[in-house]
Amino acid sequence: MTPALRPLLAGNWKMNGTASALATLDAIAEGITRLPDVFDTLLCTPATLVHRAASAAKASRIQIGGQDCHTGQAGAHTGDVSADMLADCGAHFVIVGHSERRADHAETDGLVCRKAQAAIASGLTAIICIGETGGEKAEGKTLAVVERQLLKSVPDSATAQNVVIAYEPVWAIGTGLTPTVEDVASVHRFIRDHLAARFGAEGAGMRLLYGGSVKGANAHELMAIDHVDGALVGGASLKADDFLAIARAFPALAKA
Ligand SMILES: O=C[C@H](O)COP(=O)(O)O
Repeated sequence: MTPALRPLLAGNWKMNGTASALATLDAIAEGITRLPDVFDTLLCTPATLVHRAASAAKASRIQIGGQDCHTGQAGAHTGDVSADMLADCGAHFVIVGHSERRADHAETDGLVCRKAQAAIASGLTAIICIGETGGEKAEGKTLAVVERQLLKSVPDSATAQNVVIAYEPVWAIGTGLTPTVEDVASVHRFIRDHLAARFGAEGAGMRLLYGGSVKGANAHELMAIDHVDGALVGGASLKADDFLAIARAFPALAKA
């Protein structure tokens, strides 16, 4: 954890949740009030829930985000959701370039970059996801993949306020597997150095999240790593108890 940066605990509900999931949001919001206000908490809900979730979270410490946006703000794109629409519903963040979208919808680095630009233009903070596949890791290509994704997916307009980077090794997502502490440390240091070289102080101030099988049991160890400024949590964000178990690791780390 980089002490100077306010940590961000982000949940990604993926394609899970109907109206009844708002009870989970309420329980998380209630649990977060019991923890010191030294970190940010975000839930990225399905687009169908963003408006209700943002209303429900209004008086709480929870912020709401989307999981994807179009590169444009309006037009003939059946089924798509724009960053303007998410902002209008009360979102403050949007995930772009998640590996599931890169795989399921053949999203390229260039497309992810344009989505991030659209998010920024709408006043949202773009959480840009990067990370290598298991095959790429086995071939020793992790840093090369991460560097390419950073170069091509992060727009020149990125600042410490409008962009967050999430390093999510694809092979660690939903598998219960995590990289070693040394591997996370080395990739996050690489990302920090790259961003600082390209963006100066803005790059030094961008929050870097780790994602991939983060649980209550490993949160403390993972979040204690240098240049890990928070987490992007999938499965464990769907149950309030599981998410709050991760949240409880944050106050100590924020003060470290
Ligand atoms: O966006 C979240 C990540 O894909 C991590 O998912 P996971 O915590 O279920 O491994």
